[in-house]
Amino acid sequence: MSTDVMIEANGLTKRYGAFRALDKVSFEVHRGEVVGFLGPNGAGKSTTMRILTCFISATGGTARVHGYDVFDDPLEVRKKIGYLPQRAPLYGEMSVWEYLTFVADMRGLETSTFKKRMKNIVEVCGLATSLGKDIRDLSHGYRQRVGLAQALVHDPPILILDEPTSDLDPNEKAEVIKYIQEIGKERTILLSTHNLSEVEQACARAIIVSKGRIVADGPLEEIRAKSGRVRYVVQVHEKRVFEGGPAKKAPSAEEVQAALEKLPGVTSVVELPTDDRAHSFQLAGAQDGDIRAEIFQLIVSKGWLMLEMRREAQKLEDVFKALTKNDERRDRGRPVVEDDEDEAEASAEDEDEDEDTSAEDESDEDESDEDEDEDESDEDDKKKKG
Ligand SMILES: Nc1ncnc2c1ncn2[C@@H]1O[C@H](COP(=O)(O)OP(=O)(O)OP(=O)(O)O)[C@@H](O)[C@H]1O
Repeated sequence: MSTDVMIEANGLTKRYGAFRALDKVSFEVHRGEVVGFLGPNGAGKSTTMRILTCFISATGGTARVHGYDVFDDPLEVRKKIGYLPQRAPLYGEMSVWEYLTFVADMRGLETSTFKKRMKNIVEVCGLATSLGKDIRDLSHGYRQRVGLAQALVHDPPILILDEPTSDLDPNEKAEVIKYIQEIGKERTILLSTHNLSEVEQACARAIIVSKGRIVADGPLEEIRAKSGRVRYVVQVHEKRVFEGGPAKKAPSAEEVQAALEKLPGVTSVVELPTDDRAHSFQLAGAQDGDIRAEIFQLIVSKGWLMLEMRREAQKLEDVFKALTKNDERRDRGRPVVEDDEDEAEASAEDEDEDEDTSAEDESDEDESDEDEDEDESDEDDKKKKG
Protein backbone atom coordinates (compact mmCIF):
# COMPACT_ATOMS: atom_id res chain seq x y z
CA MET A 1 0.00 0.00 0.00
CA SER A 2 1.36 3.43 -0.91
CA THR A 3 2.20 5.57 2.14
CA ASP A 4 -0.19 8.13 0.72
CA VAL A 5 -3.17 5.81 1.22
CA MET A 6 -4.69 6.60 4.62
CA ILE A 7 -7.78 4.38 4.41
CA GLU A 8 -8.05 1.29 2.27
CA ALA A 9 -11.14 -0.93 2.13
CA ASN A 10 -10.78 -4.02 0.04
CA GLY A 11 -13.82 -6.14 -0.75
CA LEU A 12 -15.51 -5.39 2.59
CA THR A 13 -18.61 -7.47 3.12
CA LYS A 14 -20.86 -7.46 6.19
CA ARG A 15 -23.81 -9.74 6.70
CA TYR A 16 -26.36 -9.71 9.48
CA GLY A 17 -27.76 -13.22 9.23
CA ALA A 18 -28.97 -13.59 5.66
CA PHE A 19 -29.01 -9.85 5.09
CA ARG A 20 -26.02 -8.36 3.34
CA ALA A 21 -25.44 -4.83 4.63
CA LEU A 22 -22.17 -4.41 2.72
CA ASP A 23 -21.22 -6.13 -0.46
CA LYS A 24 -17.56 -6.15 -1.53
CA VAL A 25 -16.93 -2.50 -0.86
CA SER A 26 -13.51 -1.27 -2.00
CA PHE A 27 -12.10 2.24 -1.94
CA GLU A 28 -9.06 4.26 -0.94
CA VAL A 29 -8.77 7.61 0.76
CA HIS A 30 -5.50 9.49 0.29
CA ARG A 31 -3.63 11.80 2.61
CA GLY A 32 -5.27 15.20 2.90
CA GLU A 33 -8.50 14.25 1.11
CA VAL A 34 -11.91 15.18 2.51
CA VAL A 35 -14.20 12.55 1.04
CA GLY A 36 -17.99 12.63 1.23
CA PHE A 37 -19.51 9.21 1.95
CA LEU A 38 -23.01 9.46 0.56
CA GLY A 39 -25.96 7.16 0.48
CA PRO A 40 -29.64 6.89 1.40
CA ASN A 41 -30.77 5.52 4.78
CA GLY A 42 -29.58 1.97 5.27
CA ALA A 43 -27.09 2.07 2.39
CA GLY A 44 -24.24 0.84 4.59
CA LYS A 45 -22.40 4.04 5.52
CA SER A 46 -22.35 3.53 9.29
CA THR A 47 -21.54 -0.14 8.88
CA THR A 48 -18.47 0.75 6.79
CA MET A 49 -17.40 3.39 9.28
CA ARG A 50 -17.82 1.07 12.24
CA ILE A 51 -15.66 -1.53 10.56
CA LEU A 52 -12.98 1.05 9.80
CA THR A 53 -13.03 2.24 13.41
CA CYS A 54 -12.86 -1.35 14.76
CA PHE A 55 -16.28 -1.33 16.43
CA ILE A 56 -17.54 -4.25 14.42
CA SER A 57 -15.75 -6.76 12.26
CA ALA A 58 -16.44 -7.53 8.64
CA THR A 59 -17.74 -10.82 7.34
CA GLY A 60 -15.24 -10.69 4.50
CA GLY A 61 -12.62 -8.46 2.93
CA THR A 62 -9.87 -6.39 4.53
CA ALA A 63 -9.38 -2.82 5.66
CA ARG A 64 -6.29 -0.85 6.56
CA VAL A 65 -6.03 2.51 8.24
CA HIS A 66 -2.73 4.37 8.10
CA GLY A 67 -1.19 1.08 7.07
CA TYR A 68 -2.61 -0.90 10.04
CA ASP A 69 -5.03 -3.73 9.54
CA VAL A 70 -8.31 -3.05 11.38
CA PHE A 71 -8.59 -6.70 12.38
CA ASP A 72 -4.98 -7.33 13.40
CA ASP A 73 -3.99 -3.91 14.83
CA PRO A 74 -7.12 -2.27 16.25
CA LEU A 75 -5.19 -0.37 18.93
CA GLU A 76 -2.91 1.27 16.38
CA VAL A 77 -5.90 2.03 14.16
CA ARG A 78 -7.71 3.75 17.02
CA LYS A 79 -4.68 5.92 17.70
CA LYS A 80 -4.72 7.13 14.12
CA ILE A 81 -8.45 7.76 13.92
CA GLY A 82 -10.75 10.33 15.46
CA TYR A 83 -14.32 9.04 15.26
CA LEU A 84 -17.54 10.93 15.65
CA PRO A 85 -20.32 8.34 15.69
CA GLN A 86 -23.83 9.21 14.56
CA ARG A 87 -24.93 9.64 18.17
CA ALA A 88 -21.87 10.81 20.04
CA PRO A 89 -21.74 9.35 23.56
CA LEU A 90 -21.46 12.56 25.59
CA TYR A 91 -21.94 12.70 29.35
CA GLY A 92 -24.56 15.36 30.04
CA GLU A 93 -23.65 15.96 33.67
CA MET A 94 -20.03 16.81 32.84
CA SER A 95 -18.90 20.24 31.74
CA VAL A 96 -17.28 20.45 28.31
CA TRP A 97 -13.85 20.85 29.89
CA GLU A 98 -14.40 17.90 32.27
CA TYR A 99 -15.56 15.71 29.44
CA LEU A 100 -12.62 16.52 27.18
CA THR A 101 -10.22 15.99 30.12
CA PHE A 102 -11.87 12.62 30.70
CA VAL A 103 -11.43 11.66 27.03
CA ALA A 104 -7.78 12.77 27.18
CA ASP A 105 -7.25 10.61 30.32
CA MET A 106 -8.80 7.62 28.54
CA ARG A 107 -6.41 8.23 25.68
CA GLY A 108 -3.50 8.37 28.12
CA LEU A 109 -2.52 11.93 27.24
CA GLU A 110 -0.11 13.88 29.46
CA THR A 111 -1.76 16.90 31.11
CA SER A 112 0.71 19.35 29.56
CA THR A 113 0.21 17.91 26.06
CA PHE A 114 -3.56 17.99 26.55
CA LYS A 115 -3.58 21.63 27.71
CA LYS A 116 -1.41 22.72 24.79
CA ARG A 117 -3.56 20.83 22.31
CA MET A 118 -6.81 22.08 23.79
CA LYS A 119 -6.01 25.68 22.83
CA ASN A 120 -6.09 24.75 19.18
CA ILE A 121 -9.05 22.35 19.46
CA VAL A 122 -11.16 24.91 21.34
CA GLU A 123 -10.42 27.47 18.64
CA VAL A 124 -11.01 25.15 15.69
CA CYS A 125 -14.30 23.83 17.15
CA GLY A 126 -15.56 27.21 18.41
CA LEU A 127 -15.88 26.10 22.03
CA ALA A 128 -14.15 28.96 23.85
CA THR A 129 -17.31 30.27 25.53
CA SER A 130 -18.74 26.85 26.38
CA LEU A 131 -15.94 25.09 28.24
CA GLY A 132 -17.54 25.61 31.68
CA LYS A 133 -21.06 24.67 30.60
CA ASP A 134 -22.66 21.32 31.35
CA ILE A 135 -23.04 19.29 28.17
CA ARG A 136 -26.76 18.70 28.87
CA ASP A 137 -27.33 22.48 28.64
CA LEU A 138 -25.79 22.76 25.18
CA SER A 139 -27.73 23.00 21.93
CA HIS A 140 -27.45 20.14 19.40
CA GLY A 141 -25.01 22.15 17.33
CA TYR A 142 -22.69 22.77 20.28
CA ARG A 143 -22.87 19.11 21.30
CA GLN A 144 -21.68 18.17 17.84
CA ARG A 145 -18.82 20.62 18.25
CA VAL A 146 -17.92 18.82 21.50
CA GLY A 147 -18.18 15.54 19.56
CA LEU A 148 -15.71 16.91 17.01
CA ALA A 149 -13.41 18.11 19.80
CA GLN A 150 -13.34 14.68 21.47
CA ALA A 151 -12.41 13.15 18.12
CA LEU A 152 -9.44 15.53 17.91
CA VAL A 153 -8.06 15.16 21.45
CA HIS A 154 -5.35 12.63 20.50
CA ASP A 155 -4.45 14.63 17.38
CA PRO A 156 -5.30 11.89 14.86
CA PRO A 157 -4.32 12.34 11.22
CA ILE A 158 -7.61 10.75 10.10
CA LEU A 159 -11.18 11.64 11.04
CA ILE A 160 -14.24 9.51 10.44
CA LEU A 161 -17.40 11.54 10.90
CA ASP A 162 -20.75 9.74 10.73
CA GLU A 163 -23.52 12.18 9.80
CA PRO A 164 -22.17 14.96 12.01
CA THR A 165 -24.92 17.37 10.97
CA SER A 166 -28.01 15.15 11.25
CA ASP A 167 -30.64 16.62 13.61
CA LEU A 168 -29.11 20.09 13.38
CA ASP A 169 -30.98 23.18 12.19
CA PRO A 170 -29.68 24.89 9.01
CA ASN A 171 -27.58 27.44 10.92
CA GLU A 172 -26.03 24.77 13.12
CA LYS A 173 -25.33 22.60 10.06
CA ALA A 174 -23.52 25.47 8.38
CA GLU A 175 -21.46 26.08 11.52
CA VAL A 176 -20.44 22.44 11.91
CA ILE A 177 -19.51 22.23 8.21
CA LYS A 178 -17.40 25.35 8.65
CA TYR A 179 -15.50 23.66 11.49
CA ILE A 180 -15.08 20.50 9.43
CA GLN A 181 -13.66 22.54 6.55
CA GLU A 182 -11.18 24.08 8.97
CA ILE A 183 -10.19 20.71 10.44
CA GLY A 184 -9.93 19.23 6.92
CA LYS A 185 -7.09 21.61 6.03
CA GLU A 186 -4.70 19.44 7.98
CA ARG A 187 -6.34 16.04 8.08
CA THR A 188 -7.79 13.24 6.03
CA ILE A 189 -11.57 13.05 6.53
CA LEU A 190 -14.24 10.54 5.60
CA LEU A 191 -17.57 12.29 6.14
CA SER A 192 -20.89 10.53 5.82
CA THR A 193 -24.01 12.55 5.18
CA HIS A 194 -27.32 12.62 3.32
CA ASN A 195 -26.84 16.26 2.62
CA LEU A 196 -25.47 16.86 -0.85
CA SER A 197 -24.88 20.55 -0.46
CA GLU A 198 -22.62 19.80 2.51
CA VAL A 199 -20.58 17.48 0.35
CA GLU A 200 -20.37 20.20 -2.29
CA GLN A 201 -19.10 22.64 0.33
CA ALA A 202 -16.64 20.45 2.17
CA CYS A 203 -15.46 17.70 -0.20
CA ALA A 204 -13.69 17.50 -3.53
CA ARG A 205 -14.51 13.83 -3.89
CA ALA A 206 -17.46 11.60 -3.04
CA ILE A 207 -18.17 7.92 -2.72
CA ILE A 208 -21.83 7.01 -3.21
CA VAL A 209 -23.14 3.79 -1.70
CA SER A 210 -26.45 2.18 -2.43
CA LYS A 211 -27.68 -1.15 -1.04
CA GLY A 212 -24.26 -1.90 0.39
CA ARG A 213 -22.43 -1.35 -2.88
CA ILE A 214 -20.38 1.50 -4.24
CA VAL A 215 -22.19 3.03 -7.20
CA ALA A 216 -19.91 6.04 -7.77
CA ASP A 217 -16.48 7.13 -6.59
CA GLY A 218 -14.56 10.12 -7.86
CA PRO A 219 -14.17 13.90 -7.95
CA LEU A 220 -17.56 15.66 -7.73
CA GLU A 221 -17.16 16.99 -11.27
CA GLU A 222 -16.68 13.46 -12.57
CA ILE A 223 -19.71 12.18 -10.66
CA ARG A 224 -21.87 15.02 -11.98
CA ALA A 225 -20.67 14.16 -15.47
CA LYS A 226 -21.71 10.54 -14.92
CA SER A 227 -25.15 11.30 -16.25
CA GLY A 228 -23.45 12.44 -19.47
CA ARG A 229 -25.85 15.35 -19.78
CA VAL A 230 -25.89 19.09 -19.37
CA ARG A 231 -28.80 21.52 -19.31
CA TYR A 232 -29.33 24.92 -20.90
CA VAL A 233 -32.02 27.38 -19.94
CA VAL A 234 -33.09 29.78 -22.69
CA GLN A 235 -35.60 32.63 -22.47
CA VAL A 236 -36.94 34.53 -25.48
CA HIS A 237 -39.11 37.67 -25.26
CA GLU A 238 -42.73 36.90 -25.91
CA LYS A 239 -43.85 40.37 -27.03
CA ARG A 240 -40.86 42.10 -28.62
CA VAL A 241 -38.37 41.36 -31.41
CA PHE A 242 -34.83 42.62 -32.12
CA GLU A 243 -35.19 46.11 -33.64
CA GLY A 244 -34.02 46.18 -37.28
CA GLY A 245 -33.86 42.38 -37.36
CA PRO A 246 -35.65 40.02 -39.78
CA ALA A 247 -38.61 39.21 -37.49
CA LYS A 248 -41.75 41.25 -37.93
CA LYS A 249 -43.54 39.83 -34.88
CA ALA A 250 -42.61 38.05 -31.69
CA PRO A 251 -42.49 34.23 -31.92
CA SER A 252 -44.94 31.78 -30.41
CA ALA A 253 -43.71 29.22 -27.87
CA GLU A 254 -44.16 26.47 -30.47
CA GLU A 255 -41.95 28.27 -32.98
CA VAL A 256 -39.16 28.73 -30.46
CA GLN A 257 -39.41 25.14 -29.29
CA ALA A 258 -39.32 23.76 -32.85
CA ALA A 259 -36.24 25.85 -33.69
CA LEU A 260 -34.40 24.81 -30.51
CA GLU A 261 -35.18 21.14 -31.13
CA LYS A 262 -33.39 21.32 -34.48
CA LEU A 263 -30.08 22.40 -32.92
CA PRO A 264 -27.35 19.75 -33.18
CA GLY A 265 -26.75 17.78 -29.97
CA VAL A 266 -30.07 18.73 -28.35
CA THR A 267 -31.82 15.67 -26.98
CA SER A 268 -34.89 17.30 -25.44
CA VAL A 269 -36.58 20.69 -25.09
CA VAL A 270 -39.06 21.25 -22.26
CA GLU A 271 -41.06 24.43 -21.73
CA LEU A 272 -40.63 25.94 -18.26
CA PRO A 273 -43.26 27.95 -16.40
CA THR A 274 -42.47 31.65 -16.43
CA ASP A 275 -44.05 35.13 -16.22
CA ASP A 276 -45.99 36.46 -19.21
CA ARG A 277 -43.08 38.28 -20.88
CA ALA A 278 -40.99 35.31 -21.94
CA HIS A 279 -40.99 31.84 -23.48
CA SER A 280 -38.67 29.79 -21.31
CA PHE A 281 -37.17 26.41 -22.22
CA GLN A 282 -34.84 23.84 -20.74
CA LEU A 283 -32.67 21.98 -23.24
CA ALA A 284 -30.73 18.81 -22.56
CA GLY A 285 -27.48 18.23 -24.40
CA ALA A 286 -24.34 16.12 -24.20
CA GLN A 287 -22.01 16.83 -21.26
CA ASP A 288 -18.90 17.19 -23.41
CA GLY A 289 -20.46 19.70 -25.79
CA ASP A 290 -21.26 23.38 -25.41
CA ILE A 291 -23.92 24.71 -27.76
CA ARG A 292 -24.36 28.20 -26.28
CA ALA A 293 -22.87 29.79 -29.41
CA GLU A 294 -25.30 27.86 -31.63
CA ILE A 295 -28.25 28.86 -29.46
CA PHE A 296 -27.18 32.50 -29.63
CA GLN A 297 -26.74 32.40 -33.41
CA LEU A 298 -30.14 30.80 -33.86
CA ILE A 299 -31.92 33.48 -31.83
CA VAL A 300 -30.05 36.29 -33.64
CA SER A 301 -30.74 34.81 -37.09
CA LYS A 302 -34.46 34.68 -36.27
CA GLY A 303 -34.42 38.26 -35.01
CA TRP A 304 -35.85 37.23 -31.64
CA LEU A 305 -34.91 38.91 -28.35
CA MET A 306 -33.02 36.73 -25.93
CA LEU A 307 -33.63 37.52 -22.26
CA GLU A 308 -31.49 34.83 -20.69
CA MET A 309 -29.25 31.87 -21.51
CA ARG A 310 -27.30 29.67 -19.09
CA ARG A 311 -25.56 26.30 -19.11
CA GLU A 312 -25.88 24.11 -16.02
CA ALA A 313 -23.91 20.98 -15.33
CA GLN A 314 -26.07 18.16 -14.00
CA LYS A 315 -26.63 18.63 -10.29
CA LEU A 316 -25.05 16.19 -7.86
CA GLU A 317 -28.52 15.71 -6.41
CA ASP A 318 -29.91 14.48 -9.73
CA VAL A 319 -27.06 12.01 -10.19
CA PHE A 320 -27.45 10.83 -6.59
CA LYS A 321 -31.18 10.25 -7.09
CA ALA A 322 -30.59 8.39 -10.33
CA LEU A 323 -27.89 6.17 -8.82
CA THR A 324 -29.79 5.31 -5.65
CA LYS A 325 -33.40 5.37 -6.82
CA ASN A 326 -34.02 1.68 -6.18
CA ASP A 327 -32.52 1.77 -2.72
CA GLU A 328 -35.40 0.90 -0.46
CA ARG A 329 -33.55 -0.56 2.51
CA ARG A 330 -35.16 1.70 5.01
CA ASP A 331 -36.43 -1.04 7.27
CA ARG A 332 -33.53 -0.94 9.65
CA GLY A 333 -32.52 -4.21 11.30
CA ARG A 334 -35.04 -6.38 9.49
CA PRO A 335 -33.43 -8.95 7.26
CA VAL A 336 -34.37 -8.19 3.68
CA VAL A 337 -34.19 -11.03 1.21
CA GLU A 338 -32.16 -9.98 -1.78
CA ASP A 339 -32.71 -11.25 -5.29
CA ASP A 340 -32.02 -14.89 -6.09
CA GLU A 341 -28.62 -14.24 -7.55
CA ASP A 342 -27.50 -12.46 -4.41
CA GLU A 343 -28.91 -15.17 -2.21
CA ALA A 344 -27.01 -17.80 -4.14
CA GLU A 345 -23.85 -15.71 -3.94
CA ALA A 346 -24.36 -15.22 -0.21
CA SER A 347 -24.61 -18.90 0.49
CA ALA A 348 -21.58 -19.59 -1.71
CA GLU A 349 -19.67 -17.03 0.29
CA ASP A 350 -20.87 -18.51 3.55
CA GLU A 351 -18.86 -21.54 2.60
CA ASP A 352 -15.85 -19.48 1.49
CA GLU A 353 -15.76 -17.42 4.60
CA ASP A 354 -16.30 -20.05 7.23
CA GLU A 355 -13.15 -19.00 9.05
CA ASP A 356 -14.75 -15.62 9.78
CA THR A 357 -17.93 -16.94 11.30
CA SER A 358 -17.15 -15.82 14.83
CA ALA A 359 -17.40 -12.25 13.61
CA GLU A 360 -20.25 -12.72 11.25
CA ASP A 361 -23.70 -12.43 12.59
CA GLU A 362 -23.55 -10.64 15.87
CA SER A 363 -22.11 -7.20 15.86
CA ASP A 364 -22.75 -6.91 19.60
CA GLU A 365 -20.18 -9.53 20.32
CA ASP A 366 -17.59 -7.55 18.44
CA GLU A 367 -18.22 -4.49 20.44
CA SER A 368 -17.44 -5.70 23.89
CA ASP A 369 -14.06 -4.09 24.59
CA GLU A 370 -13.62 -1.20 26.91
CA ASP A 371 -13.47 1.86 24.77
CA GLU A 372 -15.55 4.79 26.00
CA ASP A 373 -17.53 4.83 22.79
CA GLU A 374 -18.74 1.30 23.19
CA ASP A 375 -21.82 2.12 25.24
CA GLU A 376 -23.16 4.19 22.42
CA SER A 377 -22.30 1.52 19.96
CA ASP A 378 -24.14 -1.20 21.82
CA GLU A 379 -27.06 1.03 22.49
CA ASP A 380 -27.14 1.99 18.86
CA ASP A 381 -27.18 -1.62 17.78
CA LYS A 382 -29.98 -2.42 20.18
CA LYS A 383 -32.00 0.44 18.74
CA LYS A 384 -31.32 -0.84 15.29
CA LYS A 385 -32.37 -4.30 16.21
CA GLY A 386 -35.23 -3.22 18.44
N1 LIG B 1 -26.84 -4.69 14.18
C1 LIG B 1 -27.58 -4.85 13.07
N2 LIG B 1 -28.36 -5.94 12.89
C2 LIG B 1 -29.09 -6.13 11.77
N3 LIG B 1 -29.09 -5.26 10.73
C3 LIG B 1 -28.35 -4.15 10.84
C4 LIG B 1 -27.55 -3.90 12.01
N4 LIG B 1 -26.89 -2.71 11.82
C5 LIG B 1 -27.28 -2.26 10.61
N5 LIG B 1 -28.14 -3.13 10.01
C6 LIG B 1 -28.74 -2.99 8.68
O1 LIG B 1 -27.71 -2.83 7.73
C7 LIG B 1 -28.07 -1.88 6.74
C8 LIG B 1 -27.03 -0.79 6.66
O2 LIG B 1 -27.11 -0.02 7.86
P1 LIG B 1 -26.21 1.27 8.09
O3 LIG B 1 -26.52 1.78 9.46
O4 LIG B 1 -24.80 0.95 7.76
O5 LIG B 1 -26.78 2.27 6.99
P2 LIG B 1 -26.49 3.80 6.78
O6 LIG B 1 -26.13 3.99 5.36
O7 LIG B 1 -25.51 4.29 7.80
O8 LIG B 1 -27.93 4.42 7.05
P3 LIG B 1 -28.37 5.68 7.94
O9 LIG B 1 -28.04 6.87 7.11
O10 LIG B 1 -29.84 5.48 8.09
O11 LIG B 1 -27.62 5.60 9.22
C9 LIG B 1 -29.45 -1.35 7.13
O12 LIG B 1 -30.43 -2.01 6.37
C10 LIG B 1 -29.58 -1.73 8.59
O13 LIG B 1 -30.92 -1.99 8.92
